[in-house]
Amino acid sequence: MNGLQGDPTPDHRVPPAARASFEERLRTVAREHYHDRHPFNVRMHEGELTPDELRRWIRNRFHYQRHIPVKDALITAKLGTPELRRMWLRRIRDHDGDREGEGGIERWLRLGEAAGIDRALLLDESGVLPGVRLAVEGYVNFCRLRSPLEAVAASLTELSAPDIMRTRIGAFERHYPWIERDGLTYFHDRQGQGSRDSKEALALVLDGARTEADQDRAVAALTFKCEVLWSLLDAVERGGRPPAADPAGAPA
Ligand SMILES: O=C(O)c1cc(C(=O)O)c2c(n1)C(=O)C(=O)c1cc(C(=O)O)[nH]c1-2
Repeated sequence: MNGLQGDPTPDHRVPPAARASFEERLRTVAREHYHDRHPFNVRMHEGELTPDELRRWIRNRFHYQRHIPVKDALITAKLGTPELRRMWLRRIRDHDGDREGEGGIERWLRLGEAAGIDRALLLDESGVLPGVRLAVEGYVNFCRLRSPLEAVAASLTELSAPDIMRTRIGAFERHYPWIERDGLTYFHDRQGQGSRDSKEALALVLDGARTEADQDRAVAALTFKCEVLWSLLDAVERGGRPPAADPAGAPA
């Protein structure tokens, strides 16, 4: 079944052998452009971040986390079959939970508390840096405006996510013992969710990209997403203070 694309004209159809090289192109981008190589993540994994830097990362990454189900709702609305929508709805439930007090967003709030950040501070977003806001908005709008194939391909950074979760858990346990262990549940849970999600999304993209032009668009989408994650960390690394809130009310 192919839920992402219409049928191509026969002369544009990609031969089966090209599927393997397409998969390799995607895996190469997900490996070589991934944010595990960003200097901020390298310092995190080597235990070199100060408590303030780690807290800045947790506060700013929360802005990304809370927008994941928003972009997944935009993708769900583009999917053409009940089977595909059920599959993608599960991602929203992973983050939002089935009831109050459950789900990935709640677990990220607990990570914040384990690192000494009040949940009210995370929720009010006062620590979110402008570059982080832009990166997240870029990703959400990409999923809003592009084809389902490109939006699903952009999620394939998750091919590399389980590895970075493993590295991060080890680094937090070894180097940042002041963060309570209970706070790491988010990362533990994402290992299984990320490998399941990326496996499903990869199959959809491999089936859905029926022409060379589709394949190029999918690779470009994944490259863009790597840049989103990279830009987010650039902003966190630079730090600084977010602009003071506009008393008249800045856009949310
Ligand atoms: O901490 C990370 O390094 C990291 C990376 C990614 C990713 O690779 O996109 C995601 C997550 N975490 C994550 O927690 C998450 O829920 C998630 C969803 C998605 C996505 O694009 O659908 N990526 C990621």
